[in-house]
Amino acid sequence: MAEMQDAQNAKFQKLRLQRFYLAQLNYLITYIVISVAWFAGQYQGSIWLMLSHIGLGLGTQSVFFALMRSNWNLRLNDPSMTNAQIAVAILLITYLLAFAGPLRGSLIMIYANIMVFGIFQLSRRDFLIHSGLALVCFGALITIEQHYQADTQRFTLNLVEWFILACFLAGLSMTGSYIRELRERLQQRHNTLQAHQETLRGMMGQLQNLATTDPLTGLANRRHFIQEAQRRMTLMRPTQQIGIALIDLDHFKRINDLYGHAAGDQVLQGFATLANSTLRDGDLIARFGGEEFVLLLGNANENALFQCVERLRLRFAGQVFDALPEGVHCTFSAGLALLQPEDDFEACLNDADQALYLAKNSGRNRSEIHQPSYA
Ligand SMILES: Nc1nc2c(ncn2[C@@H]2O[C@H](COP(=O)(O)OP(=O)(O)OP(=O)(O)O)[C@@H](O)[C@H]2O)c(=O)[nH]1
Repeated sequence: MAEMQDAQNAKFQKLRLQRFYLAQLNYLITYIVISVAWFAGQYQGSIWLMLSHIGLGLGTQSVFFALMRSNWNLRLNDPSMTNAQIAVAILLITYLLAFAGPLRGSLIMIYANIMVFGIFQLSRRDFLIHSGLALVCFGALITIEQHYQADTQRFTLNLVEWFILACFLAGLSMTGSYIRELRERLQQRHNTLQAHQETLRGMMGQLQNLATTDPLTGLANRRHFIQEAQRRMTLMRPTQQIGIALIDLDHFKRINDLYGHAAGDQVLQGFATLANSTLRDGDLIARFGGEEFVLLLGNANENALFQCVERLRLRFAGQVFDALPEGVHCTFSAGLALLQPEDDFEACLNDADQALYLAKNSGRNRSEIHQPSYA
């Protein structure tokens, strides 16, 4: 869970950095514009003043970069620092416009360009606040200028520029917040789809479980056993053998008849629990049907298979069941066969069945291994 959260954070942090680099490209373009203006003699200040714009840009952006690279921004409510970055950019542009002279009219739209960066992040309120900040900054600039220069014609032009800027920013705020709403709606749909996917995955898991498990004992069912056995056969090494044991509870009809079907069910469940606790991880036990079970031992030889089934048989014979009167025990008989890579699986099951038949006929409560001479 924590790892998933870390991966998610890293992904978002990467996106934030990408957006930051894109903003730096815009800063770079602005630096070029300032330099060109200076070379063309349109910048109204010394070279040091002109360089101070670039210096301030680089300085403030280095701080944002350091905050992101050190992951310090993750401590903030808004780790993208969009509001702070936009506010800083507005202040820097206002400082630039103060010396832009006749170029101011064309450079003023950089305010709008800055806002575009907030389109996916900023709420309508944020957009209005930043638009307000830009208008206040630009308004203060032209008011101070008018105070010191008292040029009415130029002040009128500045006021018209301020008005045009206000109109554009209002339009941008509406569009921006609409785009953000759309994005949120898309995000919601995405979340709903993901939740549906999770539910479907859970249901698929349940269906898979139902299709492969015997409901009474919780063991694998016949279909799953056969599929799994055939899959394991395809993975067998040439010298490897798989052990198969067909296990059939003895006189089980009597248990049902004498103590009831529920008692019979308890015995079947008890056998399943015992088998699960007796067998090793790679072994597979399944309910083949009724009171018949089948066991698969990977990488077995005759001796190992026999020992394993005998261990289970002796434990089962000693098992006490609440539903049965004291002293009443259940037993099983088992038919064992070994499966080689080149063998036919159905034929092997048949061999085990013949061995089981022999075990039943030899008095029950015993294991018999199939001998080729039976055939
Ligand atoms: N309680 C219960 N009994 C079941 C279930 N499935 C099958 N049986 C019973 O298992 C019994 C199997 O009886 P038989 O096939 O005659 O075999 P048996 O009495 O065990 O005799 P042998 O196999 O010859 O030792 C039948 O009475 C079935 O009704 C089940 O899910 N629950």
